[in-house]
Amino acid sequence: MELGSVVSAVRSNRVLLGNEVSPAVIIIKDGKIHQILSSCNFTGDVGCEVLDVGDSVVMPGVVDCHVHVNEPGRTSWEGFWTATRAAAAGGVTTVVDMPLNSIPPTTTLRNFEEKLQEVTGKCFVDVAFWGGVVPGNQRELRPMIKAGIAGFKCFLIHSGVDEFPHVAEFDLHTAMKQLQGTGSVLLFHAELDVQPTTGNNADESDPCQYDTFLRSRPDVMEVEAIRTVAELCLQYRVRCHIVHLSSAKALKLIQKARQAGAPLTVETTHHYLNLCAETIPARATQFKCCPPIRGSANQEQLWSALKTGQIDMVVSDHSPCTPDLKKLESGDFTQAWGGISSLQFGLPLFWTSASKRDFQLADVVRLLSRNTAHLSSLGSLKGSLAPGFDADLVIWDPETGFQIEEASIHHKNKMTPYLGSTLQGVVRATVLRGRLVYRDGSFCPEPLGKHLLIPQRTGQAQL
Ligand SMILES: NC(=O)NC(NC(N)=O)C(=O)[O-]
Ligand SMILES: [Zn+2]
Ligand SMILES: [Zn+2]
Repeated sequence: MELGSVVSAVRSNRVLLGNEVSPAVIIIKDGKIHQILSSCNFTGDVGCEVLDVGDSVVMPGVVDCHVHVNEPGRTSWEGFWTATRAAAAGGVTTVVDMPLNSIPPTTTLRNFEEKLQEVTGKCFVDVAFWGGVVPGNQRELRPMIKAGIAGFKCFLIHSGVDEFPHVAEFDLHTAMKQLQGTGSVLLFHAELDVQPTTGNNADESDPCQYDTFLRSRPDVMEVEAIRTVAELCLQYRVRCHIVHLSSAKALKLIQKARQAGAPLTVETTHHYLNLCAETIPARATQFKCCPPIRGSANQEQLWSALKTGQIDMVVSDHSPCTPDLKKLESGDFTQAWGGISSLQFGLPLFWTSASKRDFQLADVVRLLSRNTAHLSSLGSLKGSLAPGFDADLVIWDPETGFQIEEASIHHKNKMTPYLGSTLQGVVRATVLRGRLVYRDGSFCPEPLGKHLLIPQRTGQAQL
């Protein structure tokens, strides 16, 4: 079967249906899952050509709802062409683009329209969009919702780029009022600039040691930010979401707010689940991101919270830059760009560590596809294998190992802390709305992805 061709049916001995893995045939019509025939009612002839993938696992494509594509404006960092190829190679069939670090940022209707124009003809997977809440743009929020934005991100601390200023409490109240009744969601970069209480004098510490950076952004910065978010969420009952949770110390607060009825969700990232502060070498600025990667005991608490459902989903927070900005030569953590690249490797990264902790394939779908689709208001279209859903499939071999080498990375900038790592889980093929877009290292020549505009809704969509 050629790349780009229409797939009418996929057969595998291991299709993930609900919590079970079983032999099945997925029948596809007009890009949607039409019917799923399990082994008991599969007669062997379904009346069309069948893509038989043998023992490879078939699951819904990954929905990565935290990706910085940076186009237009910072395409030397990343762009839709390269990011969505990396996504397709990693079994990611939907990417939700962050409103920064593109220039202009997605903070006005006009800027959103500019972004949509840029996307056209460059995407190998589907793309939806987050907007941004910045001081003074509250009147833009509803027009952007009407135009199909999935929701908004804001920062409570400097964002890393000057065109995307962080908000103060006053801005949050005005934004919340605009969002009330729209069904939209506000995403928080939850770090607050609180002064460290212990004697961390950054001036005297070695900026090339990871610990210097770690101590400059202690847990309390996340905890205090999340306290503010929880209060706002309870007050306005607008959907709120905490992006890239790093500190397990904030979990109690989140749990308490939810128990009190706050429509609050939370994600963590592959790097907080796979990398540990204790083993980050001096000068290794490819490990820098905000909030910082913390210690191994904290990491195990994040894993437990994923198991119990206290953390709802896992994303990449793919945020690349050019090599000079990572300051690899000086190795200065305080000057380097904060952001880690991993879009292509989310699925095997997660599976390599999750399978050791007794997570099942159904957990992978819940955390990487279904809940991320729901957060992005794509829950009735993406993230599930069921009739009526888009036929977005990842076909992969979870037991097969591979090593991450520069030559096989499709992100624009190849720098990643995972270079040389050996992971479990090879993506064999990716199907996007019933078309074969990736197989064994090759792509469909034509980008078949489209942009996804979210229909306006009212009320609260919960996970
Ligand atoms: N400007 C950024 O891309 N920031 C991102 N940077 C990280 N996570 O280090 C983020 O999501 O906050
Ligand atoms: Zn952030
Ligand atoms: Zn981010």
